[in-house]
Amino acid sequence: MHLVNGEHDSELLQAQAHVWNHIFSFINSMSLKCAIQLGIPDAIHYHGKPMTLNQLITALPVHPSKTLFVYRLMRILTHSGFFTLQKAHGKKFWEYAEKEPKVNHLFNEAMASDARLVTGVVIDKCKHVFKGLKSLIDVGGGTGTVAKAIAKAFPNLECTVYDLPHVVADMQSHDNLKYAGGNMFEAVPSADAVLLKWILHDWSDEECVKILKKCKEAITSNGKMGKVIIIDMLVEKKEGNDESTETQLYFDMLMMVLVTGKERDEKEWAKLFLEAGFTRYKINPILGLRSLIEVYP
Ligand SMILES: C[S@@+](CC[C@H](N)C(=O)[O-])C[C@H]1O[C@@H](n2cnc3c(N)ncnc32)[C@H](O)[C@@H]1O
Ligand SMILES: O=c1cc(-c2ccc(O)cc2)oc2c(O)c(O)ccc12
Repeated sequence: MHLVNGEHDSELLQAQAHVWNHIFSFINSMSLKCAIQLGIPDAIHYHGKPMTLNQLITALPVHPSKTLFVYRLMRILTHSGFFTLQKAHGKKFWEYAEKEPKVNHLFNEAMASDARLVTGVVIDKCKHVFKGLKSLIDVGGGTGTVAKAIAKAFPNLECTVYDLPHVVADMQSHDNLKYAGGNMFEAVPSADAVLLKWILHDWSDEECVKILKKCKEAITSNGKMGKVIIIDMLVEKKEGNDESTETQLYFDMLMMVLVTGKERDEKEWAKLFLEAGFTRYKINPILGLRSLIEVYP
């Protein structure tokens, strides 16, 4: 039996968002602290009337390479009601995880815990996504919770978990589940499909295009026409104080501070796909805040 099924899916996913909002609620106060240290309230006050984001950025002591972050900081502070709209790190995190076994273990456990919840729903609601596939690479698949469940549900599908060598070092391959260590910026093993769950939100647009191009090579080598399956957030602008929007804003800040990533709306996703050489995509909005997106060459 899956952890979630039928009518309970949306209730559980909603509860997950609620818990996340409690876990990450400190981001509200940290964002406010950051705004005060940058002098944002003073800058707006001295301006004397509503100001555009560009005017605000010009008034702040912010390095030009960081100006885009101000937009995201203002977005969460607007959402939390401190401002109103004026009808208005590369690899460091992963290197840290590699050097600190406790952090590595804790992080992989957090990922595995989410993966258990999500995979049940994906296998239940999106069987068609895996139909006809002979091989699948779970790029950045961590310790393999997702791939293990998919391999069990589809015994004729060869599943490979591909992650950094220190993540998969102690993992044992068995039956139709294999582990391989490597760097997705250098190469992605060939397969009918590549799964990217919670990968692209860790990376900037330029980095995502590089990863997607490697995935495209993997699914089109030897004349194949496979697909990339993405599980990630799709930011939607909803009116009011919607709890899901709040969670997405927290995650967006988390990605900005911890790694070099961001949460993206559909337009931003489509731009990445196009730049990486893909021609079409299909969004399956089955996972509450997140969606399963099939992307085709
Ligand atoms: C946010 S976790 C997602 C884990 C898993 N896909 C899930 O959703 O449970 C990102 C994963 O990407 C892996 N990763 C980071 N940089 C990588 C690289 N250059 N090549 C391969 N995997 C990488 C990390 O080790 C980590 O397991
Ligand atoms: O640092 C994180 C933390 C999480 C996280 C923590 C607790 C949960 O119940 C779920 C997720 O997720 C992250 C993530 O997806 C990522 O790509 C980088 C960092 C983190």
